[in-house]
This record gives sequence, structure tokens and C-alpha cells, in this order.
Amino acid sequence: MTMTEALLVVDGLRHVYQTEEGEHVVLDGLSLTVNRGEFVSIVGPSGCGKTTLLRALSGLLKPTSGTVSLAGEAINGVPKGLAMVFQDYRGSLFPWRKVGANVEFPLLGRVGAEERRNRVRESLEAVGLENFAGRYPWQLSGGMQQRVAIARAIAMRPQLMLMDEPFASVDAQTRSDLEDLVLRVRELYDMTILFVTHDVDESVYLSDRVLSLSKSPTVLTADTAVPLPVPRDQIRSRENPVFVSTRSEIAQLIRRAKPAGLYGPGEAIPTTSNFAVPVLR
Ligand SMILES: Nc1ncnc2c1ncn2[C@@H]1O[C@H](COP(=O)(O)OP(=O)(O)OP(=O)(O)O)[C@@H](O)[C@H]1O
Repeated sequence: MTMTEALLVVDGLRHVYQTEEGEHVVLDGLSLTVNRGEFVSIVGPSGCGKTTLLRALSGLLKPTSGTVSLAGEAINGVPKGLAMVFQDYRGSLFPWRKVGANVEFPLLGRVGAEERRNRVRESLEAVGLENFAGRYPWQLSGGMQQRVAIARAIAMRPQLMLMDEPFASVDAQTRSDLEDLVLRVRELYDMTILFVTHDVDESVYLSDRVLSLSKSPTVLTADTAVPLPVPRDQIRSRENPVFVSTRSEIAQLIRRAKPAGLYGPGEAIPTTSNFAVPVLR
């Protein structure tokens, strides 16, 4: 029997930006859980506060209220067990460091030299870039640079990998390749991944569960399981009726998304982590 263990717990997260026009409530009591070993995606309308949420999860923003914990520890600063992969690989790799040195960078001062060498080699192998350790990032294609960013995250052996629209800046073929690469890496390292994307199809293809967000002020509107067989396959999985029905269900949720306060009575919106059933179908 496999045990479900909550790794990331977000409870009643609320964030209000102070602006010249007054208070701007972005997150309005958002609660979610990611269990160890899960691949969970977050989708939502543009401007719903995904970046604000990710900044709170990575300890870069102190929310107005609510809590975030990773493996039972409250997140107050940048947590050790977390690695992030961003959309903008150009801005996230050091252009003056070679690929190997980029992957090694977050390990400096944390891990001994031999272990660092092993992890760099192994992580680059996992993303198929073992022959590129001596190149500079700008000598690689965009897709390869994003693979370096993924290798750097793997090398950290994170408890949780947060991915913020990581494939939004690459062409369609590279995107499919990177999606499959992330699924392989997940399998290889038994990773827990929280993946933010605008792309409903991508969220369904990759995930065990998809969390849909309302418009801002933002709450969770649905927690949708994706009962699509694994391993996933770019052609067969996308033709599967489960894929087609799940994607249209989530696409509807995004299209009909409203700010939290505008959902009518009976459309229960969870404000604590004690929700068990999907809502707002
Ligand atoms: N520092 C800030 N001060 C005031 N308002 C902010 C600040 N940062 C973000 N906002 C506002 O909060 C809302 C949510 O922004 P956020 O960037 O978190 O959304 P998002 O879902 O990541 O957006 P997108 O889908 O466009 O990437 C937006 O209306 C934005 O204008």
C-alpha cells in the first residue's frame, strides 16, 4: 500500500498589495496540498496571481496571512529543499559560467567537491547534455539551455521542484521534447513537481492533478485528477478520451473563471486545506 504524505501545504494564503489606488487583494485564502511524489499543475486566467503564489512558496514574498509549509516546516525564507525552474532560461543561467559550473553553482558551500562532480555529471546525463559541460550557455539552443536549468534543479536533489511556465519560450517541438524529459526525470528521481502553466493541454498531459484558479482575488476553484495512463505519450495520450474530456473540463473552468467574490451561493470555494472534494464543476 502506498501512503500519501503531504509535502507542500498551503493554507488560507492571502496576499494584498498596497498600491497608490489602495489595497489590491490578489490571493484570497488559497489552500492547496501537493503530496510527495505527485506531479501537480496550476492553471488559471492571466493575472490571477500565479507569480505571487510562487513567490510566496519560494519564500521570496511574505504573504499578508496564511501559511505555507514544506515537509512540515513553515516557509519563511527561501527553503533549502526547493529548486525552481523559470520561463526565462536566459536570465536564470550565468552567461560567464560554463554549463557544468552553472549546474554546480547552487551546490557550492553545501556539498563536498567529489559529490558535486558526481551530481553535475549525473544531472547532465539525465537531461542528455553530458557532452556539453564545457560549453557556455549562450553556445546552446534555447531548449538546451532550459535542459541545463533542469539539470541544475536536479543536482540540488530538491524535495520539491517548482516550475514556472518553463516551456513557454521554446518552439512546439522542443516543448514536447522537454515535457517528456521532465516526465523521465520525475520518474528517475521520484520527484515531486509543482508546475505552473497557461497551457491546459500541457497541464493535463504532464500531471496527476490539475488545480484551477479563479480570477483575482484568487482562490482554488477545482482540484481535478487526471486518470490518464502512464507512461504518457505525446500522440496516444492526447488522443485518449480521458485527455479530451479532462482538458475540456479544465478549459471551461478557466474560461468561466470569475473573481472569488462573484461565485454564487452553493459554489463552495475552499478557504482552508480541509477540502476533500473538487468544487465548481
Ligand atoms: N508588487 C506589486 N504591487 C502591486 N500589484 C502587483 C504587484 N505584483 C503583482 N501585482 C498585481 O497582482 C496581480 C497578480 O499578479 P501576478 O504577477 O502574481 O499574476 P500572474 O498570474 O503571474 O500573471 P500572468 O498570468 O500575467 O503571468 C496583477 O493584477 C498584478 O498587476
